[in-house]
Amino acid sequence: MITIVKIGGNVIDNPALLSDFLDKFAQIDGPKVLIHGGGKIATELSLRLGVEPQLVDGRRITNAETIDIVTMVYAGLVNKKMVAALQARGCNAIGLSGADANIICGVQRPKEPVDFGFVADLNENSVHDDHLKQLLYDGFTPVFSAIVHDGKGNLLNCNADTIASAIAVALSKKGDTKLVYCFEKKGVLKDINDDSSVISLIKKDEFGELVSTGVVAKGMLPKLQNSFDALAKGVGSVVITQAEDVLTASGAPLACGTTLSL
Ligand SMILES: Nc1ncnc2c1ncn2[C@@H]1O[C@H](COP(=O)(O)OP(=O)(O)O)[C@@H](O)[C@H]1O
Ligand SMILES: CC(=O)N[C@@H](CCC(=O)OP(=O)(O)O)C(=O)O
Repeated sequence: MITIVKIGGNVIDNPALLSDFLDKFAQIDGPKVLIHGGGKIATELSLRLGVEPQLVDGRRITNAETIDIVTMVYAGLVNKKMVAALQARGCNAIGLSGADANIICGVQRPKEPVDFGFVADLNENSVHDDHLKQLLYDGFTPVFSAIVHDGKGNLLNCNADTIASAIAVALSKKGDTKLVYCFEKKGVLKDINDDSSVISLIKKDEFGELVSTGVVAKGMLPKLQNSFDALAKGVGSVVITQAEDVLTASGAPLACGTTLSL
């Protein structure tokens, strides 16, 4: 069993929550991969540099200045801090962007209906997992940022949830996988202001209504789209839960947070 965990930017930005999450992530048995966001930190740096951040449906419009900023933040600062913190916990992490070892090669999103700039879409040919599997076999824990390349020398910004889904799908071709999305809330909430309103199970055919009624919005949209995509393409289980529950969720889906099903 390979466990693929994604950790979101609101947790990364909170030292106490992040430390607790990393303690627990380091304890997960067996081969594992960590994918991190960092959207909140990129937004803060962007504002400090005078570049107005703009997100549409949970995805960042990434112009030439912004791709430099997000590369510095995700592939640099956040990735290397995460690796050092895992090393301190006895977890032999190796920090990667999608460009490293050509593991994730994306294509720039079409300019219609929204021109997102240097933002990647991934397809079934995007993940080249031979070297990734070798790293896992050698006992490393790969830690990915949300930066990929296009094979023509350009770096592209990708939603970190999409990267987690694509890596889980690629690894599921040759073995069992589970995907755990960790963020700051207890799961997908029926009422965003009520932490006790966790929806414990969401089926794919319920997704449309959750969107049209506004129950899910913003960053939760790509998270759910990517979750169903992963299940449809062979990932064994997908759970969306709070970072504190990463060990529980990786051991027993349905025990906490929101479990997705087709
Ligand atoms: N129904 C919902 N339940 C929980 N969060 C929701 C919901 N609808 C929208 N959201 C928003 O989605 C966000 C999670 O997506 P995102 O900001 O991309 O997080 P992360 O960076 O952790 O991946 C939450 O912080 C919350 O603001
Ligand atoms: C294209 C796109 O939107 N990329 C994301 C990548 C980081 C990310 O996904 O961070 P969180 O998981 O913390 O939201 C962004 O720049 O915000």
